[in-house]
Amino acid sequence: MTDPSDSLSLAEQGAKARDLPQPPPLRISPQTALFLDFDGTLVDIADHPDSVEVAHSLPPLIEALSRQLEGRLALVSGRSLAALDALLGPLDVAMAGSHGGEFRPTIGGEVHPLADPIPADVVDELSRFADANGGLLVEPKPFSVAVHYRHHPHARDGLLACAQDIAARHDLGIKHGKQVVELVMPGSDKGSAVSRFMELGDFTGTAPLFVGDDVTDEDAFRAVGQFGGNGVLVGPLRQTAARWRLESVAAVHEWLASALDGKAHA
Ligand SMILES: O=P(O)(O)OC[C@H]1O[C@H](O[C@H]2O[C@H](CO)[C@@H](O)[C@H](O)[C@H]2O)[C@H](O)[C@@H](O)[C@@H]1O
Repeated sequence: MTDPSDSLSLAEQGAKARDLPQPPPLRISPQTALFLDFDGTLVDIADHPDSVEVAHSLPPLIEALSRQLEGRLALVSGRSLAALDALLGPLDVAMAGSHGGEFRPTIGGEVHPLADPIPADVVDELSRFADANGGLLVEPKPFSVAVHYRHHPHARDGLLACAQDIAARHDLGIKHGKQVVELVMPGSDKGSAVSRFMELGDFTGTAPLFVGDDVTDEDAFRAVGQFGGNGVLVGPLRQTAARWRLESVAAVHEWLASALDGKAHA
């Protein structure tokens, strides 16, 4: 079953639009900074958050690019940093997790919270909804909590209503990603994370690129625009603030790897 959150295609919205062009080849230059989303961008979407397949070539590719960019690369994900570390191994690259709630500019470095931790009673309340509706997957993170309805599509509207009610009572943000509804602490969004990275010496003065697939990446597409950069949408065309589009995760890998052609990977 197709869920609107999987692909808000322009065709579905009855809108007419020209496709976005492919991005130009990625160039390693002092003006280049690169922000990368994870799910749907670097790994294909899977049935369960733990089932994603990380290509063997991906961790060395990310590290090599980060080295070539002299640290001007960061992963910016809705996942927790712990989940990213578990999937990718200990990568020597900057990261923001939990939609920007967790901010770690260097590997092994201190995690700087951009928000307060999510209250435990919010997780409890969503867990009760999940249990009462067939056992939806609840994914608590330090600064957000995600409830996945991929295997329970009938629960989507009820989940959204429940999440909106909790968000209003606790003054939380709400994100509707790919068959997932998330409550986040105010201040947790990928645009804020990008802006925070752009204050760091390595990133300042660059024209940053953000590569992402989901509606939750739109904050980041707008943020890089404010620094003279551009967004790259991954997947089907939809309404977006991105300037360019790559068709698939495989196309992202190819585009990234081509920047290293002729350069040493190690
Ligand atoms: O910002 P991202 O790195 O794209 O993370 C967004 C969410 O990704 C994960 O959920 C999504 O991917 C799962 C695995 O493919 C899929 O089963 C799920 O339906 C998707 O919503 C992750 O579990 C979430 O915590 C992230 O916020």
